[in-house]
Amino acid sequence: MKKIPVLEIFGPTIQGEGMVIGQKTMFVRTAGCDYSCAWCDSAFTWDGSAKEDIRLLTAQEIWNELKEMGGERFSHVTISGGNPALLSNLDELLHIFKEKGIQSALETQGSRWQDWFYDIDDLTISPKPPSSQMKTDFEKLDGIIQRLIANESAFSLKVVVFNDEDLQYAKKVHQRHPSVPFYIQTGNPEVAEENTEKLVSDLLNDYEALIDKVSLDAELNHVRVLPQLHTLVWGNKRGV
Ligand SMILES: C[S@@+](CC[C@H](N)C(=O)[O-])C[C@H]1O[C@@H](n2cnc3c(N)ncnc32)[C@H](O)[C@@H]1O
Ligand SMILES: Nc1nc2[nH]cc(C(=O)O)c2c(=O)[nH]1
Ligand code: SF4
Ligand SMILES: [Mg+2]
Repeated sequence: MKKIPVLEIFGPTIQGEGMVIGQKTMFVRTAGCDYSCAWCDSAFTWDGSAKEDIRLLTAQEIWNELKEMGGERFSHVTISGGNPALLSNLDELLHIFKEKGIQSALETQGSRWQDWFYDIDDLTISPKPPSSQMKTDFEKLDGIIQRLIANESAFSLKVVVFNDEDLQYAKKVHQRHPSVPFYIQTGNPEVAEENTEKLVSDLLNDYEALIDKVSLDAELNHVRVLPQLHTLVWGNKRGV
């Protein structure tokens, strides 16, 4: 049985981002990413700094740990990373979730396809804007989105916005796929800030500025603008 590189299992907490924001959920965070976003708030999954903490677990071992931690107090699990779409063998874990009546969500940037995308209840595709310093392969991204649309999957697009250029990028992604639920999320430029009061105050100001920009834009009438709710509650704390 192929193993899954895991960095964190935590919860229950709430999903702080995107299409099911507020949903009570457990988290499984996998290691490894094909990107290296300039502002990644989970850089420890790919920059080597948490190399020693990576555990190779079977799907069953992950499930056992989720149960140990969450008991009967969860019915939803979110898989994030890193990029969990690098792992072709996540289907086993998703199979266990289905068997146990657990809803699943997954976060990925839309750089890789996996057939098990069809088995995710709430799939978030989060392409990266210019401020990340990553380059979007639009052919690949469009292909992934078209397959999900054809399958009538419940999925959404979410773009993190730090500046005006990012907002233009978000608009471009939205306009290419106008039927897909579209989320614009405030970027956190202070991922190392330990003063939560300062961080939250700055982020709320940024959120307000982003709302103002979207409000003034006639091409962004059908979008949802959200902060990272978990950051407003817990700051940059890990495992929440
Ligand atoms: C850490 S990533 C892991 C999943 C996948 N690699 C991705 O980027 O979609 C989870 C989500 O956090 C967002 N994110 C990462 N760093 C952020 C930051 N500094 N501010 C706001 N959102 C951030 C990403 O854009 C993504 O939507
Ligand atoms: N509460 C909470 N919500 C989240 N939504 C996306 C997260 C992520 O890091 O992928 C995340 C996270 O780390 N914590
Ligand atoms: S794609 Fe996601 S995990 Fe990878 S570097 Fe970017 S934000 Fe971080
Ligand atoms: Mg996060």
